[in-house]
Amino acid sequence: MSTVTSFSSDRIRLTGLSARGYHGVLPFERSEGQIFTADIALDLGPRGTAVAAVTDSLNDALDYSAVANAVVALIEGEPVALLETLAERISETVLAFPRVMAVEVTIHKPNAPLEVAFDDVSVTITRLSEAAASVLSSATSASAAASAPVVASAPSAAPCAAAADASEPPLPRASLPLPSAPSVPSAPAGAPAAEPINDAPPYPGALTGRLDAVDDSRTGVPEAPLAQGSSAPEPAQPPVPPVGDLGEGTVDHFGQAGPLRAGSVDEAWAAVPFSTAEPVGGDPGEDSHENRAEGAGFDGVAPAYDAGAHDPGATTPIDDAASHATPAPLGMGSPARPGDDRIASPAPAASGEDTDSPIGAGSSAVSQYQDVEPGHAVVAEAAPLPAGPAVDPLAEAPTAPVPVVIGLGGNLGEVVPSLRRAVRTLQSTEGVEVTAIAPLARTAAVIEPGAGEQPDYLNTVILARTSLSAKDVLALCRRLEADAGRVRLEPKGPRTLDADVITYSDLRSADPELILPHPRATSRSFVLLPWSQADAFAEIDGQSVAALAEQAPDRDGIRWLALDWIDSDALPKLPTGQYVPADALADSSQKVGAGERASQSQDVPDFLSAPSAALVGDEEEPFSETVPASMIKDALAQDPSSADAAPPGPGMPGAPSAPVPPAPPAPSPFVDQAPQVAEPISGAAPGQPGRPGQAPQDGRRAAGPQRSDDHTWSASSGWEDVIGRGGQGN
Ligand SMILES: Nc1ncnc2c1ncn2[C@@H]1O[C@H](COP(=O)(O)OP(=O)(O)OP(=O)(O)O)[C@@H](O)[C@H]1O
Ligand SMILES: Nc1nc2c(c(=O)[nH]1)N=C(CO)CN2
Repeated sequence: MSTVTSFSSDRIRLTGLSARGYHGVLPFERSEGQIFTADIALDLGPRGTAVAAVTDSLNDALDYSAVANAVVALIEGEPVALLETLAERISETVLAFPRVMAVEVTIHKPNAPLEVAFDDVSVTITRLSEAAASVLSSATSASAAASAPVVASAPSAAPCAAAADASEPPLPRASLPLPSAPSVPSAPAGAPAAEPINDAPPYPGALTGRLDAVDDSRTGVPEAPLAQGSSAPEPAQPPVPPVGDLGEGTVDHFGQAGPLRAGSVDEAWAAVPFSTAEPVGGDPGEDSHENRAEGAGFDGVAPAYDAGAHDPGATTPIDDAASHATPAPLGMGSPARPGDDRIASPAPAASGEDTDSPIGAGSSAVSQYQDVEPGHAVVAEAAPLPAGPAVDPLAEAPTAPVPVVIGLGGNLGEVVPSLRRAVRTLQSTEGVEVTAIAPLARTAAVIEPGAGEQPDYLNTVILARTSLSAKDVLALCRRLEADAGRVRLEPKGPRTLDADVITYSDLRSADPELILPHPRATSRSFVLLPWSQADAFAEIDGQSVAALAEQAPDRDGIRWLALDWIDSDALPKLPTGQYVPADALADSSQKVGAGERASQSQDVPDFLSAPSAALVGDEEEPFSETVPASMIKDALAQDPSSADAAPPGPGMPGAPSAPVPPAPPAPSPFVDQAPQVAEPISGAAPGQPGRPGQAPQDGRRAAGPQRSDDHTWSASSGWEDVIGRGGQGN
């Protein structure tokens, strides 16, 4: 008989639990919502997984899928103003699960409305269960008793704090009262000697403000321990059950206490006649977690637990065992089955059985990814998975480069330079090979219903092959945005640069942090049209990109395309912002100068008349070199698969995979392609649909001409200009 006396705590971690929430202080945060991500470290105490590991029954384990669901429900649930409040609610809910002794909750809000470029903002809190707090309180009190008389309160005793500072806000639920240094408790009499097993690190534990040195998967950098001895006040906290009074006025909030030796934590844990299923307080009657009674009797002193006492029928079949993680190393002498030290692959989330963190199929090809239910993490297909570490398909680098499509757009600041810089960055990024750069499209802003008007965008699409994982590509996109100084004052608001992952191989994902294919791509002509120009045969969701581009509600919001925009400066002086329809410029004698355009902007909101994206050093007015509206041909009217279609020149609209850098000048592709002229629509009132018979669509800007005395920047009569090589449209 051996004794399980490891003082390291068993832990379960859920990272990257993402969902849309409506938390925040600003009104648009409440109305629009944004993605919140939670990382949860669940501390089960020194032997929290031991029983489950023996019985292999979910009944004896913490069902992390239930925890994940509860966390996501809180993220999606009642909005609160502060991340602190959300984190506190999550910690309370998680601590109510059986066997959870302590929890560390980190809430990330990567799209928080900051006025500076940033990667993420997060709040981390650590909380103990009442049971654990009372045990530790008792243990530390017992120790303190040696030097100072203390009346240790039971968890349900009157509010603590004979010695606590009355000015302190109430302690959070189950916050741990800690003696500040140097009041380090010693091991209670009779506590088992610490006997670390399996070289497990000592339980770093809540007393040091950490449940574990968890690597932050977002940054790859281990989180720094919480500041100790911080005097920062806790946010307002809900009233809490009383906790033990340690006397000496040294009670402090968890995380605010002075450092405590890890050893003393172990000692405190060791003081607990620990049962994975029984409340550590030793009084089941006071334990709110009824399930803890289950399995009572396993005192952790020996592998005396009779697995046979459990109804085998109630346990997870052994065959299924591989679908439930049994990651916790067991203590010496524990009857672990061989191979139990691996993390088995859970059942697919789509099955509804398990919504564990993203799990992949090992090094399986991305083509194995299957449709998943919205809200579920990406999972691999349900085929039996090879044993091995869990893999997040989104984080898995492909074994060979895979195609990726990145959408770029912006309508604030110097967009053309920003887009060019983004392309250069992509071209110089290791693991990325840019294969085509789509034409630059000036597009009417697609805005949410009821949202304020915006200047036109410039959009383009980059085709590449990459050996990066999908998440790394997303990170790269965020870097491109940051490089352009992206400011997020409102979702879907004007921006210097937006970079989206449109497709990544044939990977499908419903993970809110990275949905693949991009959820709105199939209905955005501002993505589809440039994309179809770079790859006439491209498909998304099994549909022709070119055909979708034609049907997209914002189709008429495409003002013009510039083909060799990377190299040529022959772009309109104000490629975003106020739009001047090409037909107003067809006659070169009517050339509109910058001054005139400025005057046209006088009734538009300030941000619209602010300097728009301009070419650096662009002195000439290039509009005279664009194709007038009457000559615009609708190349997209052609079926790209039609044998009659004259193959467009390289780099031209309709050309497959425009080479990079662009090929030598070629004639306009539109003249010889039996094109249809994009029919100008007249008489449509502002805000009305721009195409005959096409109803305005929710969430889409109503394209079409608007009165010239209206906001001219928003006027559109279809795809008006094509700016060819060197500014030659024909
Ligand atoms: N395919 C994807 N590409 C980029 N971001 C994605 C994708 N799927 C999900 N996201 C998530 O969407 C969130 C919002 O992204 P972003 O701020 O770029 O939105 P937006 O530009 O306002 O809207 P849109 O995505 O419609 O262009 C981010 O947290 C990001 O993680
Ligand atoms: N034309 C256009 N409209 C948009 C765009 C964009 O890139 N182009 N991006 C948006 C949010 O990302 C919202 N609306």
